[in-house]
Amino acid sequence: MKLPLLVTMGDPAGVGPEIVAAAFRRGQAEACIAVADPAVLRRAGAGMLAVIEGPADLAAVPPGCLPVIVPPGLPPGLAELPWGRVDARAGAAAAACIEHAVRVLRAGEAAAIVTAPIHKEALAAAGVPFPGHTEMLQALAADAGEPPPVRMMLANEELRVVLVTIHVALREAIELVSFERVLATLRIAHAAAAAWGQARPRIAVAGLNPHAGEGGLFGREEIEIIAPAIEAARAEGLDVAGPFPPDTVFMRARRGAFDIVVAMTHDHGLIPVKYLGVEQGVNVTLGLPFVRTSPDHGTAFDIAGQGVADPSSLVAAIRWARAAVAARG
Ligand SMILES: NC(=O)c1ccc[n+]([C@@H]2O[C@H](COP(=O)([O-])OP(=O)(O)OC[C@H]3O[C@@H](n4cnc5c(N)ncnc54)[C@H](O)[C@@H]3O)[C@@H](O)[C@H]2O)c1
Ligand SMILES: N[C@H](C(=O)O)[C@H](O)COP(=O)(O)O
Repeated sequence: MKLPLLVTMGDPAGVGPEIVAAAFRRGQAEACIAVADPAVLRRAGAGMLAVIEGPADLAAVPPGCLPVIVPPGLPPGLAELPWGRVDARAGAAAAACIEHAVRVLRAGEAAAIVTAPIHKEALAAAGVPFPGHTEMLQALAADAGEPPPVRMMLANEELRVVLVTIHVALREAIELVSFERVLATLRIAHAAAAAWGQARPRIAVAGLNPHAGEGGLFGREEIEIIAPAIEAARAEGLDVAGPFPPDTVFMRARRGAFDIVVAMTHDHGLIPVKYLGVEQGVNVTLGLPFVRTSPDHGTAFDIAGQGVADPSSLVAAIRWARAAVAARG
């Protein structure tokens, strides 16, 4: 039996519930189950819902109904929260959906998780000790042992970008750029490409400093940290080049010179991807023992509740998750 995908609703005050509802309404979320508060989905424009206990009940869901699993511990009154505002109850609800989805997935009842956007301030207000999905899923995947090394990738039709550091202040991110972290990122990026059929992807590494340090004139991280990590990856047989100036390497990748760009910080890597438009971008967590994808946009509080949010990136994330599950066999 083909296992379903679990789609978490995200922050109830953001566009997450409405893009989930829209994807189902348009028939673009086949064999998916929402993990959500039904009242939140109704307010977001969902049609008929079928609340089920778990994926085993999916076969009994009438055609045209959106199947929903309701996680335990949802705060009451979520559908009355104002749109577009940070609220601890919304953060707690978003976290409860993610935790429950992982529980169901790890019980072997689902194939992958697709997460609608959460608001990081709401998550923090709820006391959740993780900045975003990536860190939370990493912790949930740890079981009793060490958390697996994971990396964030954002991908669209033209670029695939993997990040060395993510949700920390820029000063801290610079401190976190180490030989080990860069090398681990290269190994994770290399291994991930098997999911889209590339056994030996051409990986470009963007530097940290302007012009990749300009031979040490504008910083020495390229010479002392990044180039040695590239050398070590090459010695392992990986096809890695760089460090290249961060302001031009994405243009070269987009023209086809590389399959993946590794970037040192969140904004070095994500600005080029998001500048191309949030419609087709997908956020993929690499290194997890399961498949997790997400749209490349956030909660869009400025338009939440207006019914104008574009579900395309969520649909692309669903498509990516299916392909990744199929590639894992
Ligand atoms: N996957 C995730 O959970 C995820 C991803 C990115 C950002 N975030 C979080 O979301 C919150 C808000 O982030 P932000 O304001 O920087 O970025 P955002 O992506 O929410 O919004 C940026 C702009 O893009 C527009 N936009 C976003 N999604 C859209 C859609 N589906 N259709 C039409 N327009 C859309 C918004 O209206 C806004 O003008 C932050 O807390 C951030 O950390 C979460
Ligand atoms: N850094 C991501 C982005 O800008 O698209 C976003 O914050 C989502 O992160 P998580 O997948 O860890 O929630």
